[in-house]
Amino acid sequence: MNTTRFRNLRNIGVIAHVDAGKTTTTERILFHTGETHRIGNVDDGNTRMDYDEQEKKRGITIKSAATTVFWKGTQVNVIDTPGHIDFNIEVNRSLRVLDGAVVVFDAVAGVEPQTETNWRLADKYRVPRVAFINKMDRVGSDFHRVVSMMTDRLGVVPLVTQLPIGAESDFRGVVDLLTMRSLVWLDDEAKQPAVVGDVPADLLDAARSHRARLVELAVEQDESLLEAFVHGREPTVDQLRECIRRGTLAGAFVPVLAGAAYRNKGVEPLLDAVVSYLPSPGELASQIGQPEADADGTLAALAFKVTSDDHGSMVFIRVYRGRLRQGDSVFNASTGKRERVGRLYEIHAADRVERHEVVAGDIAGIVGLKDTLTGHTLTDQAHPVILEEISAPDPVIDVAIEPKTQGDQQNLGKALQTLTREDPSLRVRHDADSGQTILSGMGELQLEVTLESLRSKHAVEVTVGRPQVAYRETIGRASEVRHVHKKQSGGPGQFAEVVLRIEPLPRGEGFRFDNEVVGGAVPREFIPAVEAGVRRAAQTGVVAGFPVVDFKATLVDGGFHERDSSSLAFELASAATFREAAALALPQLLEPVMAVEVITPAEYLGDCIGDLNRRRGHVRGQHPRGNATAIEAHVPLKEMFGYIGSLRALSSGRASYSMQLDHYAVAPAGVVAEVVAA
Ligand SMILES: Nc1nc2c(ncn2[C@@H]2O[C@H](COP(=O)(O)OP(=O)(O)OP(=O)(O)O)[C@@H](O)[C@H]2O)c(=O)[nH]1
Repeated sequence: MNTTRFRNLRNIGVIAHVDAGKTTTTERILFHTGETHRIGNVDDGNTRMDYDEQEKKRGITIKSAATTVFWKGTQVNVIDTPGHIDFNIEVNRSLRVLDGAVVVFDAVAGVEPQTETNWRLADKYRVPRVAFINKMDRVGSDFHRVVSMMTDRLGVVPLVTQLPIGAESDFRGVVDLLTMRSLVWLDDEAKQPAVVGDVPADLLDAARSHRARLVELAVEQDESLLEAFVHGREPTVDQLRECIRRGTLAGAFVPVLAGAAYRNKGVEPLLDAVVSYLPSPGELASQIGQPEADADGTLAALAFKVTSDDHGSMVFIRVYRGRLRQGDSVFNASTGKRERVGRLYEIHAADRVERHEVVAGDIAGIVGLKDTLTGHTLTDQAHPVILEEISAPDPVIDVAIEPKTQGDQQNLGKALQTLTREDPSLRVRHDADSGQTILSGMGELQLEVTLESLRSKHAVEVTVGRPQVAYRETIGRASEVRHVHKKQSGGPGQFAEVVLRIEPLPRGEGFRFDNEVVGGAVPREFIPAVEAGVRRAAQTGVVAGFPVVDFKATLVDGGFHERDSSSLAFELASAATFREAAALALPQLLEPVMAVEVITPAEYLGDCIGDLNRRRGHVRGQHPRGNATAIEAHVPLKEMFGYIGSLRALSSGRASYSMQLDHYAVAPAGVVAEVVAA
């Protein structure tokens, strides 16, 4: 195994809340590593990373984009991810295959809701991080406040490795606490290296005390250095770096850096930190249950993304073990089918460079795979492995669409298939009652972007209904029902008897099935059919036809006929039993309740809170945020449609908000009546 190759390779993601500056930071990384010679700006719509038409137009990242740069002899594969919660599946699947992450914070706003969500995702996949406190040039920026927010809201130990020099429009550079040197960028524009000098006199005391704290935390990672330190011997800068690397990989602390990417300040030290502190492929394999990164082992690769364009579709993979060549036949362990690798590509945002072979540690694109989806494992049929799946969250919002013409009707199915292949957090279903096609997703923005793609990329015109809440149903108490399914019509008869008990589970538990039948009242071979029948029937609840969740179904007893019982009969019987039991179990409608954060200047605070109250909101707290106030509230999603318009109106466009699903709650009678009537 070629260990140098792994040592000099990083696969990292850039993650944050909306607008913290992920794309800007990534663009500056491209610029400072010499990958581009022209600086791209989000506001000018000319970045390399946001190359999609809608991204340029909206000035936001919608799809994560991958690129490769080289920094001081290390290859860094970077994935820039979207910040908007509607596109969170992109962050999820990127973090699933990345080895490390740069988390970008806005120096004014600090830890924002999606920073927190993405931070938890990185925790889930155990991805080591470095924190970059960006926008130090903005009015109201406060490095130390963001550092304490990291402790309070993220529960991490921040390891401050730099102090900012100057603030707001006077932000000039940073003190590097390891070397106790200052790095000052004289110019906002050019690719000039920082001027290295002494620590400014007014920062000397602060720098010394922060360095002391840094050394204390760092040496805990090495017993002999700790021992020496206790006896008064300071570690060298290289020893410190090694300790910081260890502590970062172990999750003991998170190195914190400062900068203003837009003004080209702080980007090179950030790249140094990525190389010094974030792991190389396979370095943490055994701790996080990944296959060892061995280029000569049998193949283990995970498909994490599928994109389509005029040239066909491309499957993005992360290779964990082994190698893949053009023309290889691989085994998709998730489908059980063999597939042929057409062409292989290294990805540079919208551009691609053909590769003959990719090996362990690489992120690459494959053209030619037909049945491989997000989350599938490509492996060796003789030694198959299945890597952990990528789970897509359940959608909270529905919209009904109808093709405008016969031609649109014909193309709609294929276009939706392509769109859902690309975005697993998008779902499509056919509503048998209305004959409509229902598109479901994470939020209004995601559905808007999808419908725009349908028109512009797939040339399908549709009429679109009003967005609707994707409700769920549950039960309020237990019930038990006996049901006999009997049919005698000519051919072989059908007989199945089922006694089913259903009972509520705590919120978020989903569905559980249990079998208490012993002694063959229902032969074992039919039990899976009983469970399948309940699952199927639970897709359409008795209140208003929404999926039923958070309950347990138990097969208590039953009966069968030697000749006339079949799996089909048991499935039909248990579906009917479930419907009867649900009707007796105090069926309830559940509505999604969102965690909403509104950031508003003080003068609109009262109006914002009044408005949230009118929306059945429950205000949970207020916090100062820069020179504004952050209001935290829980509000039912139903009341949040079109919120952006009213918020703009009541704050003269100065307040902003973000929201994400918090929980499902039992809907009040008024809402149930409205939904049932609709
Ligand atoms: N003042 C200042 N503005 C910045 C800085 N970095 C980024 N911005 C601005 O902040 C805005 C958002 O920047 P982006 O890079 O698009 O942020 P993002 O996190 O990629 O946004 P999404 O992908 O949409 O979540 C743009 O207007 C940038 O010009 C900075 O260092 N200082």
